Amino acid sequence: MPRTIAIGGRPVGEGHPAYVIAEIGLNHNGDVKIAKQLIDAAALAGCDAVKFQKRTPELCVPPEQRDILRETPWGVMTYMEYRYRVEFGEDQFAEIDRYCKDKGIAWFASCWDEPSVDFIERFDPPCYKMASASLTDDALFKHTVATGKPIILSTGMSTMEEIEHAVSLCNPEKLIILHATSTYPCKPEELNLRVIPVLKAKFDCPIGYSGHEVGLQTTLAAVTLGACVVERHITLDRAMWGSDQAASVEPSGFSRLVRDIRVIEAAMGDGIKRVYDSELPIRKKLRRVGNA
Ligand SMILES: C=C(OP(=O)(O)O)C(=O)O
Repeated sequence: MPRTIAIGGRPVGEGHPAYVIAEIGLNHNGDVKIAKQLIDAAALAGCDAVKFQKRTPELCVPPEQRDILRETPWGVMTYMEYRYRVEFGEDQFAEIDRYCKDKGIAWFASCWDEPSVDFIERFDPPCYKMASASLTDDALFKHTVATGKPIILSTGMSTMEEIEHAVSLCNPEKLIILHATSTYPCKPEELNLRVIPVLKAKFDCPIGYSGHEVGLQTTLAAVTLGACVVERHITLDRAMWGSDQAASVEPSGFSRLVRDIRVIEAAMGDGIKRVYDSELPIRKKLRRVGNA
């Protein structure tokens, strides 16, 4: 029996409803009011969790990119100034923590450096996400594993060997692996959803999907192929300013996504061929032979 992992008491794995994560990421554009609207939308859609990103800009922005000027909704600023502008601090995360608790929705973050893990750990999240970009960052991995929390590992832009190495650093009882392709938006031809069953056969842990495509059909296909976790970016409006907005899903789309995931889960059944009682009258009416 494949492993089940509890995230904040909610079992995740085969045989359980897919754990749906609305990735807020940086789509709040540094504004807690927008973050709260996104949390509202995720809760209304029936998502299990919202997710944020946390970085220490001076550790995550390479020196050669720091002074590059950038047009932003707040005027022209350096890339470093922009990174600080969109980064939530203690007060904002405390407000988000309270808000999510009120709404009854879990929250956690991908932490892109060690001090960010220590920062988020103060809020006692139910798990951590390791972004695809961090998959080869052994020091960050070990630091995150040391929290003892489950880890959701995304595998975009990674080779199977890199994934195997990252998995070797984890406690297998607390690991979920997400298939992903790291392009924004991702073309259907590069989603390679058949990797999901390959990961399921290879690793003894729940396998999920982190999608950056346009539309919902392919995410639903990922669930059909057995994804136990689904993560999509959420936005108030795909036309909003910000690099992830266009590859995100708006609130009405998120509601349809969760609704349709639940329909697919109900429809997948157990694979045992049977005649349903509800079929018997039709069988009696339509079969010429075999109705004795
Ligand atoms: C970028 C992230 O995730 P993914 O690699 O799944 O897109 C993230 O969680 O911060």
